Amino acid sequence: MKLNELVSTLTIAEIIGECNITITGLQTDSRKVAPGDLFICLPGHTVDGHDYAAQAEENGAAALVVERRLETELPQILVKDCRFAMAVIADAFFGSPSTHMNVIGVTGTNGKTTTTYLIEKMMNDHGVNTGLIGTIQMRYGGRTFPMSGTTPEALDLQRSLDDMSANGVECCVMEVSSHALEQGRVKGTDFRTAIFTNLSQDHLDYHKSMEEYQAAKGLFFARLGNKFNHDVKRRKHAVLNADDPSSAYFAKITSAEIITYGIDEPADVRASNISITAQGTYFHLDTFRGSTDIQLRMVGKFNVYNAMAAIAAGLLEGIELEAIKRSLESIAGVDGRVESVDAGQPFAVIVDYAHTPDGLENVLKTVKEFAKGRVLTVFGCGGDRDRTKRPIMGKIAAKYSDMAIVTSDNPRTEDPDLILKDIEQGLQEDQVPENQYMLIVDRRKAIQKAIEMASPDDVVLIAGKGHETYQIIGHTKHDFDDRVIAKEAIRSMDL
Ligand SMILES: CC(=O)N[C@H]1[C@@H](OP(=O)(O)OP(=O)(O)OC[C@H]2O[C@@H](n3ccc(=O)[nH]c3=O)[C@H](O)[C@@H]2O)O[C@H](CO)[C@@H](O)[C@@H]1O[C@H](C)C(=O)N[C@@H](C)C(=O)N[C@H](CCC(=O)O)C(=O)O
Ligand SMILES: Nc1ncnc2c1ncn2[C@@H]1O[C@H](COP(=O)(O)OP(=O)(O)OP(=O)(O)O)[C@@H](O)[C@H]1O
Ligand SMILES: N[C@H](CCC[C@H](N)C(=O)O)C(=O)O
Ligand SMILES: [Mg+2]
Repeated sequence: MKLNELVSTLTIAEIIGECNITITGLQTDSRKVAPGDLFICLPGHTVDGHDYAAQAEENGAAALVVERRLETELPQILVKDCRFAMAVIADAFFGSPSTHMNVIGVTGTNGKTTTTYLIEKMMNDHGVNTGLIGTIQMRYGGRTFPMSGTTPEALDLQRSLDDMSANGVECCVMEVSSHALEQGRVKGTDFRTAIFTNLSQDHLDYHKSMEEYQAAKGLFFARLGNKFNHDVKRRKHAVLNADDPSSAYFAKITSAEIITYGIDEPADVRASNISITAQGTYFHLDTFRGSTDIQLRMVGKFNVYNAMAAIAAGLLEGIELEAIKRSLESIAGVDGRVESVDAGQPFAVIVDYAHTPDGLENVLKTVKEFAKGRVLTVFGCGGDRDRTKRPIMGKIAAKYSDMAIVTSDNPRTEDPDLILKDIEQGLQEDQVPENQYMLIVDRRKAIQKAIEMASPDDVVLIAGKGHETYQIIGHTKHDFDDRVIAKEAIRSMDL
């Protein structure tokens, strides 16, 4: 594709050099540049891509996208924001793949992965070839691809959407993180439906305040609208959680049609008579397309919210309520979300991905509802992430557990002992007696301890890492799977 065509819809500050040249690929990593590529210089959080332009040139880059003029013979497209420019260029390069399918995005602090899985199942059952992008994996057409984060960079995203489209995918359901919105990773992506799950504290290392965090999520809804959209077949919808106070803000800034779901507040899709057992969750459902009763195999009131968000999306896609019910009732659960580990032990072991204060509180409340014995919680907090959530999570773990075993999550480049101390600060503030918690920095030992301590009817909750099959210490990923370690610990006990 010609460079001048590629940048034709971009707001450009200056074009330096010849633009009537052919671009054969796009690249943001100088080490991976192939001859003919357009190298986009991203100012990163660690290094600045502009400093690698010379290496990109050596590797055969045909031109550069820059935020400041560089000393080079290569043509340069000078823009205000390279990340945003990348999204527009990638969309153009791959022929706007999102407009060839129906893209449904899910944002919110918790519940994104779960909700996308429910929608994927419903859509596939309905005969719509559906792709999925999110924290656990990307999958479509019977193939799965590993993910390094939740929402891919714009370049990878558009490439993936293009490949999905080439493979007959008609609908893509994807998680949209606040980092992605802030960094413009989904700019250029034409979402038909934007879903909001909830907003609670997380990522305050990145967003600095809850207002900023909410504003980042708001970008999703502000950019989604029908104001300039006269295509009735592609009407935009915002699916909002009526029980979450942030929804009022999103409703105000979007011109999309709004569908609400909730339990406490009046809503278009509303659940009542909720009952939760260790086997599943029952609720009555009233919607704008009729009423029914649903028996989820997933536990927790929070999963009623996730299910309702998915139901609203399904109804908007024209799926019959009874078909939606059948799909939802057939799902056993999502990998690493309230997942039972069973190696024949006389107590319950549950692995869950709760890694925020709200997530931890929700899962613990759920566990408490059906625990006949004590609740023993093993949890930690990730390094190089929001530090302010640590003492809060400590307080929550102690409040709902008989024993809180504080351990490492993914320490990354932080000192694991200091992360544990941050968590302990919350326990001390709440004057939790020292016989109700312990600090065991080695996660394997912490899991073993909980299992050794468990008596029949107790519940051991291992929170924070869910589906993850690794532990990141420093910059290294070590093999580590809470479910495997728990099973090994149970088997070694000779029960
Ligand atoms: C804070 C953040 O979002 N960081 C992302 C960012 O990293 P960065 O800004 O540090 O990049 P950098 O390493 O400084 O590099 C800058 C540029 O120089 C280039 N470079 C670098 C070295 C070289 O030799 N040559 C070269 O060209 C790089 O390719 C890059 O284009 O750009 C990288 C490459 O695109 C991402 O991998 C990285 O995500 C990191 C790994 C990350 O941890 N992100 C998390 C916080 C994240 O985005 N999480 C959300 C989920 C949150 C949720 O739970 O809701 C997600 O969507 O995944
Ligand atoms: N609707 C919800 N409200 C509150 N907590 C939830 C909700 N859904 C799930 N959780 C809790 O949060 C954890 C993570 O759920 P899930 O993976 O679906 O969220 P996510 O938004 O995709 O997370 P991430 O931001 O890491 O991608 C679950 O293991 C559960 O403990
Ligand atoms: N998407 C979240 C996942 C956190 C998972 C937890 N295990 C951790 O490493 O902190 C993040 O990157 O903050
Ligand atoms: Mg997720």
